Amino acid sequence: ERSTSSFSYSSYHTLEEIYNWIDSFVTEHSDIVSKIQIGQSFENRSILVLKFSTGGSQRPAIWIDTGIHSREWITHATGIWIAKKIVTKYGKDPVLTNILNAMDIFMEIVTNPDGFAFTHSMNRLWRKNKSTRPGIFCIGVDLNRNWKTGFGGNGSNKNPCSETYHGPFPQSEPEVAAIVKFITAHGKIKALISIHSYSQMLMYPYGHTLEPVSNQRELYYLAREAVKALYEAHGVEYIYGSISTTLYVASGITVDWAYDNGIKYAFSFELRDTGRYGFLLPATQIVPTAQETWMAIRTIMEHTLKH
Ligand SMILES: NS(=O)(=O)N[C@@H](Cc1ccccc1)C(=O)O
Ligand SMILES: [Zn+2]
Repeated sequence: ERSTSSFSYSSYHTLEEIYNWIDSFVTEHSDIVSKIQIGQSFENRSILVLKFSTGGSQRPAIWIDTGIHSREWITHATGIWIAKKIVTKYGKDPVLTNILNAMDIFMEIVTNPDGFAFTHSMNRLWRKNKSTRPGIFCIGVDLNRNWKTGFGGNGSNKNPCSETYHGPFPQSEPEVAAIVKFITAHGKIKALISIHSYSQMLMYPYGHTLEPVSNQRELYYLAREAVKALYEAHGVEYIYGSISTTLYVASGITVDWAYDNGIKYAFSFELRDTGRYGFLLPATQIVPTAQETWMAIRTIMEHTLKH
C-alpha cells in the first residue's frame, strides 16, 4: 500500500507486515530512504536494509541491526519506530539533522527473517536462524556467535542442538555473511549498534575476552551518557560496561567483529525488561521502549559525528 498511515507503531507485526511496511515507508519517504537487498536467508527470504541519506555519495555511516535473535520482538518494533522517528525529525531535531547532513544511517530491521517467521508460525521462543546441514539433527545457528572474531571461544557452543551453537565455521550463515560483505564493501561504517533484548544493558566490546579495548575509557563515558539520556525519557535504569565484564563471556559476536574491523564505536543493547515479561514484553511497552532507546542511540550517533 502507498501509505504507512494505517500501520500501528504500538503493535507487534508479522514478517509479511514488516516487509510491506518497508515498501510503503520507502515509497512515502523516497527523498531520504531507500531499500537495499544485501542477500538472502537460508530459506531464501530477502535480507533488507534501509538506507537513510540526505545526499553525498558513500558518506561515513552508522549501522543499526535489530532482530538477530528472532524471539526478541521488542527489537524489531523499536527499529521500526526509530526509522519513522528519523524521517519525522529530520529538519526539526538539530542533532539528528546535523548527523544526517554528514552521515548515512543503515538499519537492518529483520536480521534473522527465517527465525522471525518461525516465531510467528511455530515457536514464539525460537532464537537461532533455520539453517540445516547433512547429518546434523538440530536446526539453526546462533547468529550472535557466528562471527569471525573469537569464533568458537568460550561462551559459544559446538553442539548444534545448543541455543548458542556457533555454526561449522565463521560467517557460515548467509545472514551473517551478507552483513560482513556489506560493511566490508562500504568501508566507512563508523559506528555499529546491534540491538537485543532483554536485561536493560548497554554494552561494548569485548565479549570474547576480559581484555579491555583500546578506547575503553571513551566507550565507558559514552555509554554512561547514552544511558543517562535513556533514563531521562521514562526513568528506566540500564547498566553498562564491556560485555565480558558486565554480562558474560560470549564469543563470535557481532560487536567484537565490528570493533576488530575498524568500527571503534560498537555497541550492543539489551532492551526492556529485566525478566518480568522477558521476551514476551507487552506491546504497550513498545513506544516507551523505543522512545528511550532512541535517546541513547541519538547520543551515540552525535558522539560518532563529532569524533
Ligand atoms: N539477547 S540474549 O538474551 O541472547 N543475550 C545476548 C547477550 C549479548 C549481546 C551482545 C553481545 C554479546 C552477548 C547473547 O547473545 O547471549
Ligand atoms: Zn539476543
